[in-house]
Amino acid sequence: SPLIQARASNNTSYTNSNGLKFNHFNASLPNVTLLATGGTIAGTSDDKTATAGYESGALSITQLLSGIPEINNIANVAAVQATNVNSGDVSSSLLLNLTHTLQTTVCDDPTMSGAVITHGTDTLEESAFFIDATVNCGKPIVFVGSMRPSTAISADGPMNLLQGVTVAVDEDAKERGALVVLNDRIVSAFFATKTNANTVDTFKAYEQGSLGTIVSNTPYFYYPAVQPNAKHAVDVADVDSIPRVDILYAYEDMHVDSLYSAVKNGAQGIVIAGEGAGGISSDFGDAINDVVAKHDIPVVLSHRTVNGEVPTADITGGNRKTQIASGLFNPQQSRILVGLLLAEGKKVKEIREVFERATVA
Ligand SMILES: NC(=O)C[C@H](N)C(=O)O
Repeated sequence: SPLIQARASNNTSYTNSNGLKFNHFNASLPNVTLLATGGTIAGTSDDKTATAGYESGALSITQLLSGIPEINNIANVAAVQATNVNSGDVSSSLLLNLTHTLQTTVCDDPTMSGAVITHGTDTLEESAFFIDATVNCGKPIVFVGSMRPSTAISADGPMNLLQGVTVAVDEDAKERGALVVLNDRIVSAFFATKTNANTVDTFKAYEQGSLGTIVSNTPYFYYPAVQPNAKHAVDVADVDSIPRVDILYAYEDMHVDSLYSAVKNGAQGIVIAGEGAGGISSDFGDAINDVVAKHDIPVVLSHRTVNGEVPTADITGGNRKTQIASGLFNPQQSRILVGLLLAEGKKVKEIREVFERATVA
């Protein structure tokens, strides 16, 4: 509307008490911290038709924002370039930094409404699950990414970023945990997974569905705010590193060497992407019993299928008592959760109890 445009043109820059710099500041708009980490949303290619073989994390967040002036009508955005990488290079130490930054610049600052994190989509679900567990002040923390680089015809990044900022300042987005916003969908970070390696319509919570949708930049939530039953919030204020947890993929002829070498190389927890609902060979099951007896580490059985869950009943029989069923968590979510629980100082028994809250039977 003309009124909104008039407001945006009054913008001046402003630096707040946490040192966050707003390039366009309008006192009548809500404030958002934007932490940029790279990915395809910041990717470029010389070829406008390329949706593969482009460079991830090539544009700065300032360059990205300059192409979406509409954001200045929605919120004052303080953009921080946390890193600029392909998401395969995101580490737990970066995630701890993001958590600490979000705590001080968003949660503890009453002038901030929420946050947006731009992220490569490949590992976005891991980072979103981590932040969902570790940042819990009720303000919206919204992950966005894109599947097409910024230079592509019909690049999806600009609209996703605009929608992410809009959701981050939406009253209805509060108290829902971290959110993933891509392709007009709002999905709970706790359940979101990348379902397709290439298409723009990729982030979904298969069984739980999305929380809402966005049309003409207006978010609509289907239900009132609620948090998942199985959620375990973790306080990492005093944590400075996350213990190593390895994921092992199960298959016919899987060799027990992979388990022994993971432990020998320093893994303090193991997650297995099991066959079906946590299936493994009997040899591998014996090796797990051996490793748990010697090292007392958590071994979580998850599933290599895209969907589904591992019920406790499937792995408590006979000689499988040393293992923990992943319940609703896929291998990558299970790995994040085990790492956070170990960082909290939890022992195998307590880790099992957290996972049991996510198991149906
Ligand atoms: N669509 C993407 O963002 C993929 C990219 N390789 C990344 O995860 O950084």
